[in-house]
Amino acid sequence: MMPFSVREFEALARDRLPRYAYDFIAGGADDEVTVRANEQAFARLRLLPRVLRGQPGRDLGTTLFGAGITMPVLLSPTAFHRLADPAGEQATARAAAKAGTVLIASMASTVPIGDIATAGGADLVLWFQLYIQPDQAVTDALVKRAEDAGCRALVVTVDSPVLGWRQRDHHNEFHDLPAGLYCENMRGLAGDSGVRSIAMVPELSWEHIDRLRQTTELPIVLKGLMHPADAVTAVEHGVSGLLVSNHGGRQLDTAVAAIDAVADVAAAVDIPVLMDGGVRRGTDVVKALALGAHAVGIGRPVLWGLAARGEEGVLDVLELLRGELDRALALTGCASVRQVTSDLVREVRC
Ligand SMILES: Cc1cc2nc3c(=O)[nH]c(=O)nc-3n(C[C@H](O)[C@H](O)[C@H](O)COP(=O)(O)O)c2cc1C
Ligand SMILES: O=C(O)C(=O)c1ccccc1
Repeated sequence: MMPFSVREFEALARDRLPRYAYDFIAGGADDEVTVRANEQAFARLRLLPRVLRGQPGRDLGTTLFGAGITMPVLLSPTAFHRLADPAGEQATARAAAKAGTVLIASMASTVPIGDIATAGGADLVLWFQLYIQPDQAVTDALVKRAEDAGCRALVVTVDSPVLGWRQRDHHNEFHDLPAGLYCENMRGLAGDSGVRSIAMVPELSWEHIDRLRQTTELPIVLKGLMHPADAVTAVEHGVSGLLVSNHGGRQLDTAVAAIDAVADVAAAVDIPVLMDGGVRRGTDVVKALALGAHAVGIGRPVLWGLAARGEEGVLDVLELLRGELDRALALTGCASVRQVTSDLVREVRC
């Protein structure tokens, strides 16, 4: 059966994946209140369309840090793509390149960043997601690997001073990768022991961001920031972009839905604001743009596509969202993503 929505890809992925892998992808922290809230919050937002603005076609393109992309939908960083498909992040990179959008490769990828870049080719706009490590030399080596691979931005995840409590993973005893899979970016670095060598740093602070700012010329995006006061501080520390996110509900449970944090952050700063968490439809993208986001990221949908049909599945997911976004723009009376304004959304009580 050909899936006609992101949700249908989830059903296919569920059928194909071993239980522990499906649960790792679907799951979140504690009671998964925020996992559900991310999607529910989009449902509470409703669109107020404009009519009779007669446009022959829509322009979905946008730019980020000087790079043109064909639509404001990015691939958010997710770990362990080879759990979903043997070609792993190489398949994802080829799909992202074909779709013409940004792949944010996870530091916890099961293919080394250099090989991801090679698979994507010259067309791929590749960014690298980084967990700052306790050993500065390890962080520096990771940054160097990302720079050497041609990555055009560093996405520093700041919502994980400790790892969230993932109950499904505990029940499934999923604490390490199956034989043959490895956190390839960590290979050969001090203390390398695969998954366990990725450390969370409880003392993470703005000083770490300052130090990173001094070690690289790449634009730095902070991922997992939700509070407008932190957004203002980020700009003071030379940060180039923000990815408003609660890590898909995998870190702090009962955190507000990501989409509900976007407007205040976007109002507080002049740098590009991105968001991820719960984006499943083109109408969700329109809502995020209306609330001030420059683009959105998708996490689980990429893995569902990959598990269902490999590279083609990821491309299908991206093209489904592109089609939905195009229709949603037409139906709200917008000829381009720039025409999506805040008056097009209303919040209702469910
Ligand atoms: C299986 C899985 C693995 C993830 N791995 C990472 C990671 O390595 N680094 C990171 O910053 N975020 C990671 N995330 C969070 C995503 O980047 C993103 O914030 C989240 O998935 C967005 O929500 P969505 O899945 O509802 O689209 C992961 C999410 C999932 C579902
Ligand atoms: O699962 C995650 O959400 C995640 O961010 C992660 C972090 C370290 C290793 C693997 C995944």
